[in-house]
Amino acid sequence: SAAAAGKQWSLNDFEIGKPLGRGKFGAVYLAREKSTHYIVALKVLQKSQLLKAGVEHQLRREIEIQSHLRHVNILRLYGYFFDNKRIYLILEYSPRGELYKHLQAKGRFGERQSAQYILELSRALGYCHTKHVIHRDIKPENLLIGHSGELKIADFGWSVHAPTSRRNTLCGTLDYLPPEMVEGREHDEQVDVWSLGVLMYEFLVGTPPFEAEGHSATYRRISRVDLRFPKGLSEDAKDLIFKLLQKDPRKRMALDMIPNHPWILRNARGAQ
Ligand SMILES: Cn1ncc2ncnc(NCCc3cnc(NC(=O)Nc4cccc(C(F)(F)F)c4)s3)c21
Repeated sequence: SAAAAGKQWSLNDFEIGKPLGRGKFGAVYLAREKSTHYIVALKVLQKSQLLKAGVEHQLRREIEIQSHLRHVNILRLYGYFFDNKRIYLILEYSPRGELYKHLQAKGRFGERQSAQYILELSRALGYCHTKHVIHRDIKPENLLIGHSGELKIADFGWSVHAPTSRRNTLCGTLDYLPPEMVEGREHDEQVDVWSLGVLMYEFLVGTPPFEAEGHSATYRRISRVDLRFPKGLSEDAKDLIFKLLQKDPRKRMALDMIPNHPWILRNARGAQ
């Protein structure tokens, strides 16, 4: 709310509940704002670790970018505060937790669940792109599920305004990155369209398309778009994945065309 945005928050305003998850830079807790009993998620980041990793500018950018985004499929960042050792992010609480845990538990999602998530993701990313915001880190670990089962994109720690070229070294998995990013070239909003294709494949198959042993093997498979479909994928699913995983960013399917694709129309509710 507007009031929340302006107010100076402190830890004393919250009762801290159970841990919701652990990240590289800190943990997330369920929390309740004392005066309103409003439930939030509180991410606690250690200043020393952020400084050591040289990512404090990315955090400032995340807070700036997130404060202007309002969409049902984007997790809200209501505000932040800090004390001498830590920075706290006041986040929308997503009751059904992390999508990757549901994917791990089920192995893979059916066509209807996958199409619903891809449709919601295309709407959230389309909204970001109208503001020239690219997320750049779309992967199952950064997706949460709301109380009605709706998908929420979280963690804009790698988001930027397009176009851009990366300065920080990539760490973690390359699986969701497009050729232009793994090759260190300039990139724009189309990187998120590529990641959507990687996610769609992983939702339906259970593993990302270019998975390999080690960075260099994964790099090679991404750069060559070494895409192999297992048996059992429907033709229209393969068609949409192929249209998203194009090496040339200009050839990738436009996000606003996704709701009209036959696979989405056949499987997702709410597609026009
Ligand atoms: C697990 N879980 N279960 C339910 C639930 N409900 C809400 N949230 C959860 N989890 C938190 C999800 C996040 C949202 N935004 C984030 N943002 C971030 O972590 N930013 C960030 C961190 C470290 C460094 C940098 C920097 F500097 F590199 F930019 C940026 S994390 C929940």
